[in-house]
Amino acid sequence: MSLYTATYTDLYQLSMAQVYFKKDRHSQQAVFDYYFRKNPFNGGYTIFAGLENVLDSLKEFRFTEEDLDYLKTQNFDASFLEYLKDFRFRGSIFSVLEGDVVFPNQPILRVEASLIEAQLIETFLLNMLNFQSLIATKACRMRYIAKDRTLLDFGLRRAHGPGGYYASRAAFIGGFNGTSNVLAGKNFGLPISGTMAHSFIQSYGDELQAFRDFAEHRPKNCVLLVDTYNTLKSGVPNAITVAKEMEVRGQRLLAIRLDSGDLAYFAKQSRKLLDEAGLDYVQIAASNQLDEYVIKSLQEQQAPIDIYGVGTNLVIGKPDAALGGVYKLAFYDGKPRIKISENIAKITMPHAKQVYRLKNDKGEWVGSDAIGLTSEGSFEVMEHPFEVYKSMRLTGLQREALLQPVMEKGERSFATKTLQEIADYREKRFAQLPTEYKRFNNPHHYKVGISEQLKEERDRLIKLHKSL
Ligand SMILES: Nc1ncnc2c1ncn2[C@@H]1O[C@H](COP(=O)(O)OP(=O)(O)OP(=O)(O)O)[C@@H](O)[C@H]1O
Ligand SMILES: O=P(O)(O)OC[C@H]1O[C@H](OP(=O)(O)OP(=O)(O)O)[C@H](O)[C@@H]1O
Ligand SMILES: O=C(O)c1cccnc1
Repeated sequence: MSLYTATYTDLYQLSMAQVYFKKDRHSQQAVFDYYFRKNPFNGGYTIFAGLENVLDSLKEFRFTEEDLDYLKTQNFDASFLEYLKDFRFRGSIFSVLEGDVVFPNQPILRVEASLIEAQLIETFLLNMLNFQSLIATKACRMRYIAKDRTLLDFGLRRAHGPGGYYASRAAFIGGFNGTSNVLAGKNFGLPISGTMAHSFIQSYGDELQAFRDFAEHRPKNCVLLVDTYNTLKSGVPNAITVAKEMEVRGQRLLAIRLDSGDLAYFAKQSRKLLDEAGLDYVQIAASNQLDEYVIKSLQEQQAPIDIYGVGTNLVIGKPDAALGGVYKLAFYDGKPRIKISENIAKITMPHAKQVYRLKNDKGEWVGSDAIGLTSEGSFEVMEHPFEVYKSMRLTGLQREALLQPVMEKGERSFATKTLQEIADYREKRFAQLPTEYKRFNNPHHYKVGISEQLKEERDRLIKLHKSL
């Protein structure tokens, strides 16, 4: 499913586009970079997600008759609206592949298109990439700490409106095993799974009968929620009774779910009761405001929890709630462009650029990426972007160019990836990131440097603008 209409944008994009058109500035070529300045969650990395949806939707990115009728009521010029009738994105996109591990202040995606086309896709592109990258990163943090336990997304009810749809997709990329979100399952090919709510048991009053009826009609992957009345005195014993009845029918209860109280204590006690009843195959699921820190604590307490169901904290990207990715002009009409700022970290990088992941002779990541101009050949020294005396020789290191052509002249230039392929790629790339960047507290800082030529160009433009 893609968002077909080009009015999924901010008004200022259209206001600027109209001026570009009227002043005949719209068709000159421009280069924009997508990047962010800080990893979410005070972490050491970010997982890049949302690219497939961007490429999919750009094919359909157009103004409908109704869009144009609406814009007419907003005082847009008739000749501009006429132009928008045939508006299509016919530019090129170079991007890091979806699922890769990325870092602050490096271009993750580069758009090369006419100024008006590059401008009009900005809001949609940021909306898609910022949100999914945030959620994929949150999910990856939980996957890292949960090791081989099952992680399920239960977040749709707590998500920021329809954002929950894409959150489920991003969670899978980040390492979740499945989702309770049926629409995301249907449209993205995600495994769906789920248990039961307290209301089901409450509606019976009789917990045992509720479990029996549920097991009768959903014997496959059946999970019984055991904390409605009294977890250890009624929930678990009733689940054991039903599990035994299922055995007689040649079926197996998959799991029980704990949703309140001290999850480590209840998991340990429940495990004991299940094992004593000969039900060591029945797994234990837990939910209730989980996040990577609670999961870490539960793992440290050796809570015998096999399945974690995570809602709110995953799908709203708590506590960050947004990734501040930006989209900045780097080149237009044959000239490099720069944005100056009092805050040196906010000065943009001019020109079309490539990013290289640096590896040792064994192909292992060394903890640095280097940004160079696409127009320059191989460079041997990487400079710190802001600090004068910090630089690193690149001699002997392998370089992997991260920005790949993914769209050329409005057409996709690489095959559609399934979500499973993207998730597998995330797993493979994340495995290559050394552990010091993965810890939650004070993760190691991954270095992103720039070539001497890029630095000279940036500093030349800063001086040029200061002298004006
Ligand atoms: N053993 C544990 N170690 C660490 N955190 C836990 C443990 N057990 C539960 N938690 C987490 O502590 C938080 C609060 O748990 P608490 O039992 O107070 O839940 P609650 O929402 O008040 O639920 P209820 O009143 O339904 O028991 C939740 O995020 C929960 O996941
Ligand atoms: O805590 P979260 O990480 O957001 O996970 C989702 C929560 O949503 C459900 O509770 P809810 O009270 O909405 O419904 P229920 O009656 O099914 O428990 C579920 O039982 C989880 O506790
Ligand atoms: O299937 C579940 O157990 C579930 C689904 C959504 C939210 N909470 C729980």
